[in-house]
Amino acid sequence: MPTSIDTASLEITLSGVHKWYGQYHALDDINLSIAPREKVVICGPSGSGKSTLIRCVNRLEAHQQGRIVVGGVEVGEDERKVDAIRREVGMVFQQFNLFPHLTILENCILAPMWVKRIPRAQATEIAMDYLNRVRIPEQANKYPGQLSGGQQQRVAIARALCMNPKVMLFDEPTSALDPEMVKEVLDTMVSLANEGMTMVCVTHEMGFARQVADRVIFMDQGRIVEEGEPDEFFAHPKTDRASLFLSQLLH
Ligand SMILES: Nc1ncnc2c1ncn2[C@@H]1O[C@H](COP(=O)(O)OP(=O)(O)OP(=O)(O)O)[C@@H](O)[C@H]1O
Repeated sequence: MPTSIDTASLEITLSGVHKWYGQYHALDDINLSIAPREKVVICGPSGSGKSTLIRCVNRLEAHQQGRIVVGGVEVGEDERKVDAIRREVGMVFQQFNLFPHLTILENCILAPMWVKRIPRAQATEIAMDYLNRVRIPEQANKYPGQLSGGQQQRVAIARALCMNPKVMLFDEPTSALDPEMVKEVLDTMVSLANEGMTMVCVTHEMGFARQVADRVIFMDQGRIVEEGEPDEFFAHPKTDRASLFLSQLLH
């Protein structure tokens, strides 16, 4: 199996994936293929395994059984392969995870300089371009603590994009934000989707799912219980569990 990623047609495939935390069966036989440029939204009740699933894709969590292949490279114990995958797969977390002691610009140029060996001047140019695109170039020399939550999350998105990823994973990117800041982050994600980025988003933002998702995946108790196009899933959920979840979300 290769260590270099086929970025032109980067596909993500999970086959028969299982994950246990001790005795707890967190992922139970996950089978899923995500095509290049596809937008997938994963939803489901708390504790259903959504975060675990996307964290296994870039080996922030290790699965114990089954296969995960990203752009032709298998996710496993080989660190060179994991590094190759992480270079192509950006991730944005609920809690932003910016370095508090570095400025916004320094947060954005760190990985391109140290991981991709891009010279500082070029990394700065790339970072300023992305900070412009998320509409906060004027914050470049501030520290994360001086920004609102919505601004910090847009920095986190810009920082991930500075690595020129082929796929972006989002783990509940708006759930730590005040309501008035959710829209600015979702708008950034929508424009990214419109540019053709392959995206896997764990979110309960159903408006976003309707607007951009090609497919919604519903998880419960570590399993994919249901999947389908957003309009169909929201209007006619096939399982009682999905119906119950959606009705709770609406009330
Ligand atoms: N590091 C860990 N050690 C032990 N158990 C864990 C760990 N991480 C997650 N779990 C458990 O695995 C299950 C799935 O967690 P996960 O975070 O993937 O769910 P989730 O669907 O993303 O939930 P939420 O919507 O609340 O974030 C939960 O029961 C959780 O308590």
